[in-house]
Amino acid sequence: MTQTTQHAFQAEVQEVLNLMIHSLYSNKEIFLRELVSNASDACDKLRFLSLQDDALLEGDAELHIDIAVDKEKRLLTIRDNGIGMSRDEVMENIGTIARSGTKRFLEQVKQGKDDGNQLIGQFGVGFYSAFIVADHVTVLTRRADAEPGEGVHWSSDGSGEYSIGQIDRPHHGTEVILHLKEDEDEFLQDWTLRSLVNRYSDHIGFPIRMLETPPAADDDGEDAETPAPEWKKVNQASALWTLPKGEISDDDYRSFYKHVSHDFEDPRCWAHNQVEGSQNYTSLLYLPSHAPMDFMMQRDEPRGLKLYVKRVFIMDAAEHLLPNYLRFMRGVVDSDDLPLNVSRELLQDNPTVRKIHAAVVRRSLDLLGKLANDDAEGYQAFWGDFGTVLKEGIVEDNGNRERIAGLLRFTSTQDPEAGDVVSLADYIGRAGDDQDTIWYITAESLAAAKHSPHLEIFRKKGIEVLLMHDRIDEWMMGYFHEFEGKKLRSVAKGDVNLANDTESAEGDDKPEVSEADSALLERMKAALGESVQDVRASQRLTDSAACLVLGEHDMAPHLRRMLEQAGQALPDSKPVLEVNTGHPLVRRLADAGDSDFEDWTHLVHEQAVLAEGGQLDDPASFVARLNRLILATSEAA
Ligand SMILES: Nc1ncnc2c1ncn2[C@@H]1O[C@H](COP(=O)(O)OP(=O)(O)OP(=O)(O)O)[C@@H](O)[C@H]1O
Repeated sequence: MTQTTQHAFQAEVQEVLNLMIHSLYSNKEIFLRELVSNASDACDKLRFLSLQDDALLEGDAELHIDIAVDKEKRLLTIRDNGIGMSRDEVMENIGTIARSGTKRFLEQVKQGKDDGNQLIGQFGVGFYSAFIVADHVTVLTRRADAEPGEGVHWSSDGSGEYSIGQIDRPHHGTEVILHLKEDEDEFLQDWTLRSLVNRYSDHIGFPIRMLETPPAADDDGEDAETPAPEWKKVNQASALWTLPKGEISDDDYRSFYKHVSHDFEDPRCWAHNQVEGSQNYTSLLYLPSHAPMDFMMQRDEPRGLKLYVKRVFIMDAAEHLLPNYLRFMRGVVDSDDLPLNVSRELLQDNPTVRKIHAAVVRRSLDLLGKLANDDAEGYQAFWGDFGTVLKEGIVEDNGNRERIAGLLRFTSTQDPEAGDVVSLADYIGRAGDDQDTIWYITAESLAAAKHSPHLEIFRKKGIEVLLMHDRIDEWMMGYFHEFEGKKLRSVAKGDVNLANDTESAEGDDKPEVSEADSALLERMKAALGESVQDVRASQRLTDSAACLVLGEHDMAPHLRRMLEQAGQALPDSKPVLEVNTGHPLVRRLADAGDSDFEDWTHLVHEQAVLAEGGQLDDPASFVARLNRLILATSEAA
């Protein structure tokens, strides 16, 4: 070996290592899955590159992963003949540079009560899990396109530093040698290792081999030789998705999911489809049980499915196979129709990919629909984790809007405490045939939605209203106007005519406005000037004095505020002030003298702004006005 150099681990890497070394993991054995998974990825990469240049295989086309044990020295070795790493790659991948995942992993562990156990692997810290069971780790590796003299030796005990040097390494690929801690003897046992491979890595696409001593041919001869151990395959080594469905057990599906997704938990459900005909492809789609801790941050991060072509791994996170709003799905697509040299650019505009994409969407929505039907509790859990993401589909996927809409769940006035449990089908079922509108309100919070004055008439008439309080809802509803022939309308926008929505035909519900009230409304409008578009008598209010109503296509105030805060310039739009002419405050206003009239009118308007969660343009004037009126009222009393 040429001279080795010492390097300090990057601080965050060291923190991860400390966690591995000092925390008590209930599931130590996952280190083997992580290392075998890395080895399998390395074999995948080499197989892919060798399609262009088979010299990279250096005459060794049988890609495989070996697990070897040296009981005396307490060594466990995981060796692959995959792509290998250069010195720079070793430093980058397992040493100096903290990858974004490492940082986030730590943040999540620090924030949560989780000891990190569930998180390993989700954040690209898989390799470091070796230090859960090892007090010293050595990596010997050489890239398949490097000279034999350019091998790399890396070693560390996980505390502060690692050493790196150059070695001769006749064969490409990587060898990870774990020196096991004193109390980790079980991982030196042949049967433990076999059963772990069996459990976690049975269906990765490459043979995992262990040494096996064949039985002696004949043991009665004195000098019968003990046969030499031979490398024997200990896993199925058949890509799971290629097997007939009848031959795959649920446990097989679950363990393969863990390999594909690096998730520690079982998947919630899956769909496996083998399509033959004008198109030939297989998809194996999984719905995770829970969102990864940092899931919502991942909108711009790699997403998608693993793409294989004719059983050859082509790429991770093939985003063209999966729309953004299904980015929580995991899995594999294997196509017989794509060329092996397909690139990301080629995928972008490829008719075969478009068809697979459409089918993946269909299958994913089917899977969710089935979950909703068969397992209400499971579906609620899914909705809690990924519902907001699925809603993006209403905007992004016109063609599947109705299907996605069927999967949405809302809170409603029926039982606001029950949470998001109401489907549109539930709503329609309860509403009855007479009601031709699905009513909803969007607001900044559930409390704001629940207490909105806009709901008053709906409460009085017993009409259910969906209470939408997710940030995305107002944006979503801008694209979503009809479901199964029923209109979707906001209770806070446009005219409300409930004549068609109640069994008791009450005419067109237009309030009788006396001449005196008309004059009052005109006066109020004049007093409010530019702040409102109009002042009119309300059909919505039964208890409150006033509320603000938007035009049918106007943006809800909370979304407007959010966008304005983000610096977006929006066209001006003014609300209408609707007034409950029977309300005592309004009656009081009618009796007010000229000097008080303006104050009372502004107060009614300002109340309406506050009631929908808005901010006053001039809070100080509001306070002064309020005080004037309180004092005047108490003096009069
Ligand atoms: N056996 C190996 N052969 C070649 N490269 C490897 C091998 N093991 C690890 N690496 C490299 O080191 C990187 C870091 O590995 P690590 O297991 O920590 O994270 P990861 O596999 O990228 O992420 P995740 O575990 O979330 O999939 C890998 O991405 C790969 O580039």
